[in-house]
Amino acid sequence: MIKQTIAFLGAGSMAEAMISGMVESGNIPAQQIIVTNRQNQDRLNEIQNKYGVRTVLKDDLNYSEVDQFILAMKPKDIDAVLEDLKYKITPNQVLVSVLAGISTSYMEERLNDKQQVIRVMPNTSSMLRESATAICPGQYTQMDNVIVAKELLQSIGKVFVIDEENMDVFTGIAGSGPAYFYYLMENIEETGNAEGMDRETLREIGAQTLLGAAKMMLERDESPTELRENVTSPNGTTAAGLEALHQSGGGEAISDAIKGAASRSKEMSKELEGLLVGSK
Ligand SMILES: NC(=O)C1=CN([C@@H]2O[C@H](COP(=O)(O)OP(=O)(O)OC[C@H]3O[C@@H](n4cnc5c(N)ncnc54)[C@H](O)[C@@H]3O)[C@@H](O)[C@H]2O)C=CC1
Ligand SMILES: O=C(O)[C@@H]1CCC=N1
Repeated sequence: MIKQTIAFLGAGSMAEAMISGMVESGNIPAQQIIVTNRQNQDRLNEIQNKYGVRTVLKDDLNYSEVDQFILAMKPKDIDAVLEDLKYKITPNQVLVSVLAGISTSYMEERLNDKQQVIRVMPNTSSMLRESATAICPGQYTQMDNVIVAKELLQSIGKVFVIDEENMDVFTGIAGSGPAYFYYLMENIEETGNAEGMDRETLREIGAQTLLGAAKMMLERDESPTELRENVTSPNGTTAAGLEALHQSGGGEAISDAIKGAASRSKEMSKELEGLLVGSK
């Protein structure tokens, strides 16, 4: 059971997905989770009623009782938040950021000397405790705090400790990834519906097909290539489907999506530093 007190700064969709998973896991008592935002009291009431966590507007937060702050606002708000936190926190406290594109050094440079920070990239499947989450600590972060953060994040799915240089591509794969699969599902639904099937059934069929494939990947010791080949009979339907996918640039499209998201992640902190034109 996690003994530290956690405060979310930001109560949007990512924060809610994490809060839901954490509370559901039972690994941390709901009363040890404090959720804040700047001014939307209705949103805080909603979160408190749903999950039984404590909520407070950020200006009323007792900063000294918090062990780990989870930064969950939009990247554009990071400078104001760090400037504010600098005067309110001590080196014993840890900042865990889920913000896309914001590096540990970006945060360290704007905080007090040797502040402990951790960069994390979860995804919205945290809601059901099925996130694929990356974690990379800053240079001053104590190992015992990394372990607690990891334990906390394990309550919302699988955790991968990775080098920071891979954080952008991880974001392109797993942080943004759920959206690619939802997009795929939207197109499955559209196509099946145009052929006369009803959308509700199609949604279930698409999801079950994706779930089955994901489970095969996780539970069988076979590569995606082997699994794909097992579906593909010579001159059969799958071969025809894959050929059409190939002709339409399917593989390239997936690769471009990941590269596009990763490159946007890289760009974001540069934008904030004013190194790119048309920033913020
Ligand atoms: N939505 C997603 O799938 C994922 C989002 N992220 C990251 O999570 C962060 C939040 O994303 P969303 O939840 O989608 O955004 P959102 O716009 O839904 O939520 C942002 C929240 O931050 C609050 N906020 C802004 N400034 C604040 C401050 N100074 N103190 C306290 N609260 C403050 C806002 O009131 C709002 O509640 C982003 O930085 C994003 O990069 C990371 C992984 C996945
Ligand atoms: O779209 C975004 O910027 C955020 C980060 C990863 C997923 N959503």
